[in-house]
Amino acid sequence: MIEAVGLTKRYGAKTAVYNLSFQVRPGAVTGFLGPNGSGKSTTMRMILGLDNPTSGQVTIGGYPYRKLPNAARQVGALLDAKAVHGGRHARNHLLSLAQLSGIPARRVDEVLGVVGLQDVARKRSKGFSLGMGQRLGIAAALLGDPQVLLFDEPVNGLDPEGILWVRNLMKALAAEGRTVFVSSHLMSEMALTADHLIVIGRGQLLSDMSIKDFISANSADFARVRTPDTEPQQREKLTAALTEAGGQVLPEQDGALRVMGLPLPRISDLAHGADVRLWELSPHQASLEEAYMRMTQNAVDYRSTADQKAGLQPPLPPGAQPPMPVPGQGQPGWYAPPAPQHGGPPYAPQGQPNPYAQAAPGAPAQPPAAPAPAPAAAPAADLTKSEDAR
Ligand SMILES: Nc1ncnc2c1ncn2[C@@H]1O[C@H](COP(=O)(O)OP(=O)(O)OP(=O)(O)O)[C@@H](O)[C@H]1O
Repeated sequence: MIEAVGLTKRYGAKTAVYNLSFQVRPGAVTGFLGPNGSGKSTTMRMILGLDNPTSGQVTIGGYPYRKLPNAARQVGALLDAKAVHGGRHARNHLLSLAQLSGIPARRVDEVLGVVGLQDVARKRSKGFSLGMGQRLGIAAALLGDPQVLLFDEPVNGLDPEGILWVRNLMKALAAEGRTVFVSSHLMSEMALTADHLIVIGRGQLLSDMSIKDFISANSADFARVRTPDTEPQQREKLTAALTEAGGQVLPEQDGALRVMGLPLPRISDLAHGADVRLWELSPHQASLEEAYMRMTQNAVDYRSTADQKAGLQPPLPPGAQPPMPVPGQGQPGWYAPPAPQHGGPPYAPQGQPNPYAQAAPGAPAQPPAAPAPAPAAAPAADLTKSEDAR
């Protein structure tokens, strides 16, 4: 088990990780999520003894990494697939790692086979593609047959076959009772791979719960309702009936209605009562991606803006509309339908209940709307130097 208690890391004036406490348990894949720059890699480096915490501590099986007996046999990690000697053959790279840890050479050939690199084992890794480099990094992590595995963005650059393979590998490792801690920005992949999620934002813990509870706690269930396309008045009639009955009704891009706050049978009854025919009435639960976007939207540091194209585009012809955002394609606002009063913050202010949250069994109390700003370190340090140099 990995256990962090009050883990804090400052780089000069920058607080990368602040007061993080969590446990990563064996027998499950634990996903580690957070926006760019939220402190995931820093946390992983501290777990692996590559960075010293400013305060707090993190242990593996009760020991700080540097005090673990035969750490390379107990913990395997993929942090940066590029961190290899590019002039070395893949096999020699693994062989040198194996020799340092007293691992027999035949294990090198085993892991090369596991990651599918046996045919390029004698090629220099500097000629490897991104995906091949990831595979080599995963082979290095597996070398000591460790009980604890950390993977930072393991599917980065992998082809679909490789992504599926990593997914199955993670699950198989966890099913063998190992501790598997994996960071990723690919929500669809995490939804299929992880059992448990730890989410951080701006270095602080936002959530620590099962993936199922995470989605329930951070999403609004809603119904999609569609009336005949050819009869817009039916849509208006239904909207009026549903709103009068206390539902919140939002238009969907394809002409359907998104209805919150009313159960499906009630929507059906109201439509019947208003003499409106339905072409669709379907329940919808948010995806992990939607739940994640909802949770982290206040903790995102790097936000894109619309491309104004510096006036390089010809103006739209009279009457033409700019393209509409497409649901599910990452357009701002899609993931966070307004609160029931229309336009309110999708996340409740601190201290108030989240209007969208549903009580998930065993789920902890509401996560904070956004991490409070972590206190900055007092003395400014020289950020041009690495931590060790400082
Ligand atoms: N050696 C360092 N010196 C100074 N600042 C650092 C150092 N390492 C990380 N940081 C800062 O700490 C913060 C957290 O960075 P970190 O790499 O841990 O985030 P991350 O969640 O892994 O991001 P990403 O998802 O983009 O990989 C960032 O603001 C980063 O600039």
